[in-house]
Amino acid sequence: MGVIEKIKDIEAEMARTQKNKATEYHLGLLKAKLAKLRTQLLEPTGKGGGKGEGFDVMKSGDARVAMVGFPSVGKSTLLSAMTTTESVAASYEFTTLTCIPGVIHHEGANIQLLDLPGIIEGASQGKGRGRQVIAVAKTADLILMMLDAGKGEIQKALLEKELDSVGIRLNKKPPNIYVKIKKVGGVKFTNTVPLTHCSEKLIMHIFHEYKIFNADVIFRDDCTIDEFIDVVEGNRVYLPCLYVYNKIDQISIEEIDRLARKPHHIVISCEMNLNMDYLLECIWDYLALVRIYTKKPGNAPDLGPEDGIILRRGATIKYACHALHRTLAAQFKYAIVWGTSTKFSPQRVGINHLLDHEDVVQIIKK
Ligand SMILES: Nc1nc2c(ncn2[C@@H]2O[C@H](COP(=O)(O)OP(=O)(O)OP(=O)(O)O)[C@@H](O)[C@H]2O)c(=O)[nH]1
Ligand SMILES: [K+]
Ligand SMILES: [Mg+2]
Repeated sequence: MGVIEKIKDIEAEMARTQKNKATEYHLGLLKAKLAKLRTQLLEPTGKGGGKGEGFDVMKSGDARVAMVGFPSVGKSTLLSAMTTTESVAASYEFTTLTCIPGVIHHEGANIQLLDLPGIIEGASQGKGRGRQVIAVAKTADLILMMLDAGKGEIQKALLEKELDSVGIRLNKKPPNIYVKIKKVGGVKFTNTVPLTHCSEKLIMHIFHEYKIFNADVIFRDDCTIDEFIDVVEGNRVYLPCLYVYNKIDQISIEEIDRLARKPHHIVISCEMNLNMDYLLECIWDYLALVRIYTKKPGNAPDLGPEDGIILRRGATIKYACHALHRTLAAQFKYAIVWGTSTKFSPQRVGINHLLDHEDVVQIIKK
């Protein structure tokens, strides 16, 4: 029996099995079996795996954004609208067959935007070019899930299921569970909060399925058994996602309003050029990039359109040093910062000072 049939069998068994106290362990076990099979399916040696022709696009720029969506939702139209790259758009499905990169220039950053073939239900099991698309999506810093506003939320639910089944978790933090596999000593289980979804017994049961007999486990949150399996599998990808509803020129104002109010949702029309500036703002915000300007002693800061360095939110002066020059951090004495990250402007700070977007930094060497 092939892996896909095995997955189907387990899914059918899970659907048949009533959820209650008596079946809890059996269902947990099935979930673990399912997770293992899906991992197997995604291994590069597996049937239909590998990168695929036209999909190994080099990462470039400061961040990568990948568009995933059903055919003909307007992915290529969006790429052509936001970048100087032209990607063929047409009214028939599967117009795009490979990965097409473009570059968005914004706030001095180069953001790589990837147009991809449309994916459909069953993509994770190799339908269409689904596996290749998903492999590229996993390498992105942000997913733009492109949806047809006229088709409601059906597309969203189907795609979320596809991505979830290959270990892509959208807008979620990694579960706060510590697992360390050991050679001896048995399983040591600790929970720092009361657990309402899992018990020590259930966790032992799952470990058994993975043939793990020695490990330290600390639950720091009231996590579910699915989250525990995610941590044990260890290959999950946690990505921010914007749900982009395109073609709002075709739906009512009430429906636009309803969609736009949901979390992580944004409504646009590529063709009518509606809300495109806001989409760019959201992309920037979700990528969590910051632009830091530098200033040489005695000179005015360099504030030109191409100036500055691009870092991630949460970056300190140390990161800025590394981005500027390999040896700068070692020679660092102190820095002077103008901007919103300090109480006074300018202010003298140390190497671990947290930077804000648009701060100006002057580094003083030893
Ligand atoms: N009404 C309307 N049509 C749009 C809009 N954006 C794109 N379209 C049309 O939708 C059709 C599909 O657009 P594409 O850009 O080819 O869609 P795609 O998602 O790249 O499609 P595949 O490559 O086949 O997956 C084209 O006929 C576009 O002109 C929009 O905002 N409003
Ligand atoms: K199309
Ligand atoms: Mg296309």
